[in-house]
Amino acid sequence: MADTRPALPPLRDVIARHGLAASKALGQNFLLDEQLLDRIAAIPGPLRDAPAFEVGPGPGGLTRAILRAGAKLVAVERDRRCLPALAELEEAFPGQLRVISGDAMATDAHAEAGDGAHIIANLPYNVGTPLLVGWLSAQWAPLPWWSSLTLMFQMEVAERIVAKAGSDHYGRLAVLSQWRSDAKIAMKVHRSAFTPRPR
Ligand SMILES: C[S@@+](CC[C@H](N)C(=O)[O-])C[C@H]1O[C@@H](n2cnc3c(N)ncnc32)[C@H](O)[C@@H]1O
Repeated sequence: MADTRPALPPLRDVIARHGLAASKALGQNFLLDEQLLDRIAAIPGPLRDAPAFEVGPGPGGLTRAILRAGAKLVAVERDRRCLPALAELEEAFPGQLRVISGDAMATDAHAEAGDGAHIIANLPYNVGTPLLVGWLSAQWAPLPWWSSLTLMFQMEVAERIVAKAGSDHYGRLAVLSQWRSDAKIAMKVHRSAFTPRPR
């Protein structure tokens, strides 16, 4: 069957054209390998016409993969420099993407993305844990309003989320995550996949 998905420029070109030099303060480590991004977007299962919510689309790598999977996506990005690149994706996937310019910490994901949304994000390291705690707690809406959480963290945070009782990493985050969800490490991504490469 012919591939009817829009042809998009390589992410490296998007970053260069829009001057998106990574900001450490905003926790920016971009993923550029489209095959890897498609594998991440496949983790929640079929997304065709499903509501989805992404934090920190940045230049739009994971965003493209979620859109290619057919989701109806709301994405919130704090870095205004990324907005023109994301506007190009809004055009390439008509009616599928709505970008919110703002802080995910102050965004009501339930109100924006709706019941049953799949939350998918390569999270900025500085707000990843508080965002997870918010989605797992009854902070925004009766639980669980979301269908799934597919979230990329640094390995040490992922280990704290899935830690078993009695292990060194076991604590509040493990208790909350495992109470509210069936928490698993779905995939490990080597630091060499990120631009810039994190320490
Ligand atoms: C680790 S990068 C991921 C970028 C892109 N999704 C990817 O996978 O290549 C984190 C993104 O979150 C954005 N960000 C940081 N803090 C944020 C916040 N409080 N609210 C929304 N976006 C934020 C950054 O600007 C950056 O684009």
